Amino acid sequence: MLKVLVMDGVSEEGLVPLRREEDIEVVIGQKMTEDDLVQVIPEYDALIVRSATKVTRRVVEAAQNLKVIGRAGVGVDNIDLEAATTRGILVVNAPDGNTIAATEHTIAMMLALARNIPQAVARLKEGVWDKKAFIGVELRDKTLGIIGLGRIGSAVAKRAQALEMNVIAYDPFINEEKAASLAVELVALEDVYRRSDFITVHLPKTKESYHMIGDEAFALMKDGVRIINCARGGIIDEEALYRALVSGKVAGAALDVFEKEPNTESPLLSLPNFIATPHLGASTREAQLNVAVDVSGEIVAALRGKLVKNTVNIPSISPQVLSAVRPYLGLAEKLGKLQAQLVTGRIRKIEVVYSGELARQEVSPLTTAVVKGLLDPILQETVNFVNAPVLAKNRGIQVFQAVDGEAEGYASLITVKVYSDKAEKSVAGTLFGKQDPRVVMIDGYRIDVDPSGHILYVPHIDKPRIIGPVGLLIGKHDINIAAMQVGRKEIGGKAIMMLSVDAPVPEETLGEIAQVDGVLDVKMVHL
Ligand SMILES: NC(=O)C1=CN([C@@H]2O[C@H](COP(=O)(O)OP(=O)(O)OC[C@H]3O[C@@H](n4cnc5c(N)ncnc54)[C@H](O)[C@@H]3O)[C@@H](O)[C@H]2O)C=CC1
Ligand SMILES: O=C(O)CCC(=O)C(=O)O
Repeated sequence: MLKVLVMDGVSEEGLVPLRREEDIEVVIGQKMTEDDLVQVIPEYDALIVRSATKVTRRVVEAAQNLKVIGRAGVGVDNIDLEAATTRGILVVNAPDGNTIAATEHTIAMMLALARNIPQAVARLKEGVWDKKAFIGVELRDKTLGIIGLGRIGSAVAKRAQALEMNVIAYDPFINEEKAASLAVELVALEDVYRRSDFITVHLPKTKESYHMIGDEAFALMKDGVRIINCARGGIIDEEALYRALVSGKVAGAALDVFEKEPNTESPLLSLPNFIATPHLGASTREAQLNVAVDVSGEIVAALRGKLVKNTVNIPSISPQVLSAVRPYLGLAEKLGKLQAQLVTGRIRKIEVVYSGELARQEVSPLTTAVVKGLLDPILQETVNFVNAPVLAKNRGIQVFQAVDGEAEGYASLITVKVYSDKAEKSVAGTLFGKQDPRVVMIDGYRIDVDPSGHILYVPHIDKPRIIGPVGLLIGKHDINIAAMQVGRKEIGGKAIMMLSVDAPVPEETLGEIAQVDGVLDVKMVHL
């Protein structure tokens, strides 16, 4: 029997696709602490959550049979994607089923804000018939600025146009044609701030969007602007919002989501021009049924090794195909990360060459993993397996994949070549014993380095009195050297030294190492 744990009150009605499978047992879980989940997770093959259950690294690492994690909804910020990817566990979501619910909630919040409906209801229930205190504004002819013109942003745009609003939007990842088809004017972020009477955000919480609306953004906005967030807590800096609401810069704000949830303590809740709902955007019967049906279908497909549509962390290929390359995903990502920190200049081209046994596999997920690893340290935004190829393309980076039978004596080898406007660099890695990642070559120099933790990379001239002085300089700062590798091609030629250290070597020491006679360069790499 395959076992699926369903958390967070996912709609029972929507679990039909799972329940009709005879060899799948569905277990409805009650609210659990992280420790409880760590205890029970080893027995499950699949896990379904909404937003309450946090699928942390500890939970993922405790899982022994887990093949897929399903999110009955859109946002996967409660799931440690990196941990899941490293373990080769698919993460799938149900992005379409709650679009209308979240859209209608946004429109409801905008109207409630404009007409002070929650405040007026509360006053009436206190027994006060107060008409003067609640003069509102109309939406017609007002400008609505949408940040994030994806599924929900687009649906909000349509409805706002029906209310005769002028709609402008900022979304760096959509093109002019899509905006034109929606009759929405695509503008710069600053213009959304400067021109809008109402601003609504519909984007994921990423490194880039975290606190994107703070003091600086508020300063650019019109006096009396009204703000809505039915996307993710943390996109708006709540302390800055508090200040802007108190000063009157922002006339009103409506939040469905908070940086910390559940939240009944926020100082915002004491302000008369602030309204909120407890993350109800997706809470309609229709949406909950839709997302449960969608995610259940995806879980069945994933467990049966069939094609899965909405994978978040790994390209949408069948788990059978994936299982052949799964052990190499972590290595591929590390090779990309290593290249990001070694190469200098603007990256133009990435070439990933697969040799040995890997040359016979479907390796495109590994190429995506390399690109993800390479872009992650460079870009501010979250790079995942879905957006990595698009982000590379948008930045003018060409990605090529090739196979080559010759694996330099290893069972399989992944070689990542990066071409920048200044240099060309090649790193290669393999797995020892099927799961132990190793970097075995840098620019043709043979080494054997565990790609984890802090590594000092020191190309130098192969001659005496280099390794000793470098070691002494590191020791001077009480930093322990865990392992050391030197690779050279010929005596007295160029060589490279890789030192795994227990702590990052300070900048000042890196400068001292660079001064050692014969040292050509020095870089601190964090993997
Ligand atoms: N309150 C609730 O219960 C619900 C909240 N949500 C949340 O709403 C948000 C939007 O969901 P969807 O429209 O389905 O997602 P989507 O993926 O269709 O759209 C997101 C859009 O944001 C854009 N974007 C990403 N980073 C951006 C940035 N830095 N600046 C501007 N735009 C950026 C993307 O290009 C994309 O077009 C998500 O955060 C989701 O988790 C979704 C459903 C229910
Ligand atoms: O499941 C829920 O109630 C929240 C939905 C949500 O926030 C999402 O789909 O991103």
